[in-house]
Amino acid sequence: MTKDVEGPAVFVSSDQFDSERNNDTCADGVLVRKANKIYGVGNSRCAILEELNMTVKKGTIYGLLGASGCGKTTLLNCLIGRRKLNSGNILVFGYEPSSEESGIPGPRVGYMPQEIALYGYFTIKETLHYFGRIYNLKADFVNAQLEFLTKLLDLPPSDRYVKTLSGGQQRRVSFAVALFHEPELLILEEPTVGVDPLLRQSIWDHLVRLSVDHGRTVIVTTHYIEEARQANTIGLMRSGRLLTEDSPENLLQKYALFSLEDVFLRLCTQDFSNSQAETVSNAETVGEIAFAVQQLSAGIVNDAFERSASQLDVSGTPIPPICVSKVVLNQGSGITNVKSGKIKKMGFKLSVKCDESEPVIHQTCNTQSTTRFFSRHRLGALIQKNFLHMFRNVGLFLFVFLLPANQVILSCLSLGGDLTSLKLAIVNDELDPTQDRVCNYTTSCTYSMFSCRYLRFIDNTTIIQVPFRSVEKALDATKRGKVWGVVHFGQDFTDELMVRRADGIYADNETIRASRVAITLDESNKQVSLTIKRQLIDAFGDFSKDILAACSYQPMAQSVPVTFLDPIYGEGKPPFTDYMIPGLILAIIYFLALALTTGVFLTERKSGLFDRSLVAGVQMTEYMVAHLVNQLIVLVGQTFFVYLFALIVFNTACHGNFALVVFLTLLQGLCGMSFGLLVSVLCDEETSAIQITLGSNYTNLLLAGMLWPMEAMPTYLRYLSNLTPQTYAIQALRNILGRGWGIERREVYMGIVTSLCWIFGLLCLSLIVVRVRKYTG
Ligand SMILES: Nc1ncnc2c1ncn2[C@@H]1O[C@H](COP(=O)(O)OP(=O)(O)OP(=O)(O)O)[C@@H](O)[C@H]1O
Repeated sequence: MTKDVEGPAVFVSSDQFDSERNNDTCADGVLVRKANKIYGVGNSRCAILEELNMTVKKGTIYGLLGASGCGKTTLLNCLIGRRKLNSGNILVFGYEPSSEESGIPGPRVGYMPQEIALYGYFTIKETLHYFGRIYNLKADFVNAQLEFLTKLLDLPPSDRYVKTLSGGQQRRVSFAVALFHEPELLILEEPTVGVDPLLRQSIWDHLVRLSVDHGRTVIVTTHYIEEARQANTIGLMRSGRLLTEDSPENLLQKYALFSLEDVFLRLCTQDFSNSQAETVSNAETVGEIAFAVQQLSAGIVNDAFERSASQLDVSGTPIPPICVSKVVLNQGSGITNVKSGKIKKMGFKLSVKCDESEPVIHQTCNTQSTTRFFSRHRLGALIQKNFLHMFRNVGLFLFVFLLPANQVILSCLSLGGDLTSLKLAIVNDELDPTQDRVCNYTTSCTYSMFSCRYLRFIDNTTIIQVPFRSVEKALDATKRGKVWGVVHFGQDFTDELMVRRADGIYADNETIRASRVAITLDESNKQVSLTIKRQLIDAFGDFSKDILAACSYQPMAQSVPVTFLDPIYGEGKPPFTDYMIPGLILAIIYFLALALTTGVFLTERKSGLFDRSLVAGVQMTEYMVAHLVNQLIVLVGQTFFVYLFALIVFNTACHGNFALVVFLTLLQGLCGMSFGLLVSVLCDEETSAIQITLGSNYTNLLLAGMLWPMEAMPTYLRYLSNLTPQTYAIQALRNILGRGWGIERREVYMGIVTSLCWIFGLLCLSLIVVRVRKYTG
């Protein structure tokens, strides 16, 4: 297979398309009749295409010209099946785009969108091989085409990464992607932008060769109106309508002008004059007429006109009549005349008597290449693409795999640990060195200096005792934030405590007051004050047992008669991390899957890559499955690292079935992925996607009982919290890890069931949104 750019065309088609090309019965090109397309819903509805008719003969080049915003891209998107008309008909090679037998979207069409729509982390070669796999082309063919197109389009070396190319070079690679599989229909949006004149000519020569020698049909939009002279037919479009459709020669002759630019200006002028007259004549009341005239005289006009109004010649020539659709249905022997309207086409094919614009439906021509619902080669290409994306981007790779583990490490180190070094002011009036009242460190049965003996049982790691001379000074230090509180012993603390013990229930108030350990705390920090209180009470229990034991009494005799026996689940003093970790792990896994999916899908959608792949024949389901495979592998990696640190390094308890733990974690990851998919099909902009993801995530964090037990919530909020995708799953994980419960328990299987329901619901909703947006977006 040789390609010669300079010499005569020796363009060789791939075998898979030759059979279709050679089939003479499939002679129709592209036919659009009474096409109406509206964007938006409700008050934001906006008509973009209005009763548009268009006829492109097979094997010709059609130049679609029109000002920015007139609806060219919208029309082309409808031709390739990416959008649906609100009314009217489109037939490409006799079939409605997106119908099962049309092969469009699919390999029959080559599409070059306005955006670059290429993967920056692919080399040029990898780019063509990716689309080659999508189209199921042999590697030899792809390599030969690469060589040929490199010469034709003057492409940089094929091992250059796309992201390192200039804008013009990237556009040429994008053009090569549209051309290289030799489709029957080429739809090219501004292929020659940023291309030098010589190369532009060579591109047009190639398009002419494709149409003349190989019968390919080409629809091309361009802002260089004059280069469209090389097209067989030109369609001049304005405000969603075709003003005219004819060969360049006929147009120049008909209007006796020298350039197509002038023809276009003339037609716009006529159209503008007509719409002026129509606006005024449609106004029914005097007020409306006055308003219409005022608007027109104020220059409120279509932006396409605005751009060229100054150059317009306002002499009038009637607009050529637009063809009206009237189709003849020919099924078996019966022939039926059908007015314009939706044609149900299964098993039928529409052909055009182009001069009469009368489409006729014949029996199906059976050579259409159908795009199968699911194909291994496309799936393989998508999976490979996803992995290349991840492994070529080191930052993303580390972020995705290690962030959850990193979060668990930080959480275990920073959350739920015991507080240390809390400064506490000690004012001990029992001490008086002048009277020989100093702290002794006896452990015998001696009834003296109980204050000192008690203070010895306070854990020095948790509390640092800071001696103060007076209560006033100690309180002042507390107010200034130097200490967390004041512990005060009265002058006769030991004696009064002995009296109180002896008196028992007959102790008077004065004795009780003088024998107390008076504590004043800074309660601004709940965790700190709780820790101090617990330490001081525990210390008193230990002190009391010590004295009783030293005096040969039963140590427990004076303790509070409330005893905590061995716990059924958990440890006596469970670390707070045991509570936090299940929620934390599921939240991180869920959120990262959500963020990753939203990021990947939204970026691909915005850059036009998603549309390009779909036009190449990739199915939405394949896209989702490929992402699912990729996401599952990422999730397995994340789960491994997360539990490695949580269970092995930080000793979080796991009393249940670890397989169940992993399963639930993966399900929550998939749940986040499904929500990410929904966000990415709902949002057009990153900012709105970020708002939804962050907003929903904070709601989850608060409502799903991640940070604080749900028992603390008001009752109505507890019911509401059941509606988050994580509430049941977090409870289930806590029950598996902490209580060792299995799937037979409602608390556990509800976590699995709700996760599955959320995944299913979110995926269905995403598919519905995709379908609805095809009509409204
Ligand atoms: N998804 C959408 N939702 C709402 N309006 C849209 C959408 N896509 C396009 N439009 C609007 O439809 C009109 C036609 O857009 P379209 O992209 O088809 O124009 P165009 O002729 O291709 O313009 P250009 O030459 O600048 O690409 C524009 O006013 C555009 O703002």
